[in-house]
Amino acid sequence: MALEDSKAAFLRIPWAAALLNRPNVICRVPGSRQSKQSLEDSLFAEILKTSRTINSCIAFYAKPLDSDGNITEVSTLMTIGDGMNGHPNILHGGIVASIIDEAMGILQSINHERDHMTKVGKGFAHGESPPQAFGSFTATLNIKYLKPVHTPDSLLVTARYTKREGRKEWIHAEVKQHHSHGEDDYAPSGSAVDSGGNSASDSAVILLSPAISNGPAAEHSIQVDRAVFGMAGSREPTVGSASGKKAGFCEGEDDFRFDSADGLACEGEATSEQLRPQLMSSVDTYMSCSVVLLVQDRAMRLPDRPFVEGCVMPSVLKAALSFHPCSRRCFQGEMQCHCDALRSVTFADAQRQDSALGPMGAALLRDFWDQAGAARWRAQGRAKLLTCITKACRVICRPSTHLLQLSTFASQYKEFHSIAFVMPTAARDIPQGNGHSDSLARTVSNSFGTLDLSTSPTATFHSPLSSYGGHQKPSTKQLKPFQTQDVKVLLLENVNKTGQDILRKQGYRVEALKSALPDDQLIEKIRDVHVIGIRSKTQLRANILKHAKNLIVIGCFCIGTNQVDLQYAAQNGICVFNSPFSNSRSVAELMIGEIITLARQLGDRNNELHNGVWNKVSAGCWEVRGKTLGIVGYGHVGSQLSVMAEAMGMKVIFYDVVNLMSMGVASPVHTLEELLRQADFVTLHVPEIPETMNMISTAQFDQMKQGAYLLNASRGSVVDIPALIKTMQAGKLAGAALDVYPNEPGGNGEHFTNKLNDFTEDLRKLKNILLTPHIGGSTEEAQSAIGAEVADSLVKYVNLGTTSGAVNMPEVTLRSLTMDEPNHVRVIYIHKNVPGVLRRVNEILGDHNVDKQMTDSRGDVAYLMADISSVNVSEIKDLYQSLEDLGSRIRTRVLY
Ligand SMILES: NC(=O)C1=CN([C@@H]2O[C@H](COP(=O)(O)OP(=O)(O)OC[C@H]3O[C@@H](n4cnc5c(N)ncnc54)[C@H](O)[C@@H]3O)[C@@H](O)[C@H]2O)C=CC1
Ligand SMILES: O=C(O)C(=O)COP(=O)(O)O
Repeated sequence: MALEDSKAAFLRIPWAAALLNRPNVICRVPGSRQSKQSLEDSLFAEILKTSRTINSCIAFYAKPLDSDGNITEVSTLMTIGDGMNGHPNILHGGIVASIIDEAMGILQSINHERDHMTKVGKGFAHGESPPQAFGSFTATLNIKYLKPVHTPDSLLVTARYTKREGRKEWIHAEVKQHHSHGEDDYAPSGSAVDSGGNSASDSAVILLSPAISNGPAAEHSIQVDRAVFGMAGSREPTVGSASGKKAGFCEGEDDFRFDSADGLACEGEATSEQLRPQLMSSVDTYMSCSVVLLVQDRAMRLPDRPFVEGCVMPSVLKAALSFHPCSRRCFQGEMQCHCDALRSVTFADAQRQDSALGPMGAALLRDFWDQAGAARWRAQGRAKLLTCITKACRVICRPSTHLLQLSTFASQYKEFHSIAFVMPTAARDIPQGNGHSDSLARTVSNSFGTLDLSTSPTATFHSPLSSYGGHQKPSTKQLKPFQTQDVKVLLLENVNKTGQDILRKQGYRVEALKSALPDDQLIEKIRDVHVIGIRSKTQLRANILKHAKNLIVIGCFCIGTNQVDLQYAAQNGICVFNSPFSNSRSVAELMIGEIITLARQLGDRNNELHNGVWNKVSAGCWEVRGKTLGIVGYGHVGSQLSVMAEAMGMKVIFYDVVNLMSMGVASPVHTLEELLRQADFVTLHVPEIPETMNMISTAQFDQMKQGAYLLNASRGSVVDIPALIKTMQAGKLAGAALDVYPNEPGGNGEHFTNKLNDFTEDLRKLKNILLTPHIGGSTEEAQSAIGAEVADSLVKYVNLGTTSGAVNMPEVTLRSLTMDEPNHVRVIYIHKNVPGVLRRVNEILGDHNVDKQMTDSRGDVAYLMADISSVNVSEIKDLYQSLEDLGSRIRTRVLY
């Protein structure tokens, strides 16, 4: 695009022109992130330099004018330029995510400069703003965005962003595309469903707005042509407006407002019955919109409002969905999406909701919310939010690349408290089993079909939902990195057979050993394997990993990942997976057993009788009913334990560094000391991190009650065991249970001596102390579930390059390629997260047709995945080599 054309393109847009002419407007361009005073020069020069839309996204904002340096005005991202496939004005789905990400960077930059200007204003600083340390901002920036206007031949992205405590707190992003172009669009013209890259649409509007109520009344200006939005959970009144031809816009339970002539308007507390007619009247809008994405704010934070906690827009949505053609799927999606929030919904709540759903929805809900179902969902309640989002999008919106992109994008913003509800509405996107092959199906591997819904939320997403046409024949193309029999897998520490079988079924060469290996043997073995599976004993530090030249992925068949140098692995392109909660229940149950065992001194009585000694005593033996259990670390294990302990009549208090919702009537306390002073039993369920090293030592024992008990099933480093021994010898504690130790043997045998840890003999001599060999997670159920979950992650990573659930890499996923795409290859490029890489990569990929692309970063490592078409096998080598030659390269993989 010539400079003049580019300029003209911007100036044709009235609001852009108005902006450009404002004296106090600053323009930023990606990459440079520098303030540019000479607006036009920088703006157009930058556009000229780039050939990809992603690089011609521009942010404007108005310089602060008031003395406080507040930026209260505009931040708008606009992009005009070449689309991915040479179509001007068409934005590749994957690029949308990149642009939004870029927007985040830009807005961070604005924030930074705002701080600097404030300092300048106060005389604390002068000159240009210094280099920025992203991620360290503490101020909250409210940026109102321009009212998006219809800008033909352009794509408009607006983004809102605030930051608090250095974390991305919320983002509102809106993406509009106008006009459908293109011979090679895969989606039907006029549909927003982007089946692979390049369709544009006249109705795709995607709104994410999870924390709209976090501050004083926020403003929305939303122009929609055909879309329905919903938000729930707003506490503070939110001013909303929508305009457009046909639009529905609903806000939280308690503040529905709508200013559109054609739209849906609700005031105050609206019931589903009240809403139904209004929804019916906007049914055209509803049915024709392509995407409805609803995000609930703070679902888990509103304990006084269980109704809200259970559902996104319960009344609105359920009424709406009950007449929507996709409702069955939607309901299922909603259930899945809301496993996180559901835990606080009582069965009675669920039943009450049934009445609003119509017969089909009610039946479905009952399925999910029977007593067992409720327990199951609650058990899974700690499922990571982002996993939910990703999975929900994948299951429900698999035809929509946009949403897949967004799901990953959303996953960056950990502050999303609850779940996106996503609904594709174009019926043709979801074949109804009419023999038409579902070229978009996501069956990635045979191994996933065997998983059952109940063990892990992950599994639910591996198993196609029945309503999703599991009977349809997927024509998914199995990508292969290389001959699968060449994929070498080393499994250590007796990884469960379920996991082994999944890997073997893929044709991988699997060697499974029962125990961990000493370092020298490990180094030898790890040299040529592509995949390694370990449990908690195998230490994979840099000194070992540096020998693993072929290693692409590590599977921790356990929860803890402290045994792996995650950063080193990421920086060397090695992805790490674990199983976040499949053994949590087993650990919690062990704790229950131990609490009673300690209270009744069962360990000692049992030993005595084994030695022939009858010793019937009641002194110092207690019921646990009414006693206080103090849980340190209220995560997956801690919260499970909380529920069970209350069922035994214990009073539960907990301490966690994160503000978490209580289970049952458990109460959070503000400090560890507070917990230690109150608790009769103290259990530790924190990860091994620097902050938790020896977190229970002499000072903490001093704070504990006389005659209290300590239980540790987290990591051996968390308790100062010599100090524990002294405390017990002094008679301060009545008992203790340890499942974990600073040093643990790699295999079974007579290892529990002072050679292992020099305090072992003293420990063994103590009275009423339960010593177990790290068996918290050692149950058949847990090991089998972990085996399946981690093996599946490994297969998906090896075969498809998807990183969902990775603990050290950004989570990136793309739908599978299909048999209709024989000349497609998938390029995976793990690279250093530095400016300019995407441009160079896209230059290389740009010789081919880039079908879809997604990229994301985590710390200083970024992960890019792209499917490109029309590639001859003979070209792959060159492609690979060109990417390898880039300075930013960490690892390149090409799957075909
Ligand atoms: N004994 C065994 O066989 C098993 C041991 N584990 C260990 O238990 C640990 C906990 O497991 P999950 O509950 O699944 O982990 P989780 O990650 O779900 O929960 C850990 C909780 O600890 C909190 N936390 C972190 N630092 C803290 C601090 N300084 N003070 C208070 N709270 C803090 C976190 O905010 C989080 O809520 C794991 O990291 C693992 O090391 C896990 C499974 C089996
Ligand atoms: O899952 C964990 O973190 C555990 O501590 C259990 O480890 P394991 O698989 O029994 O070696």
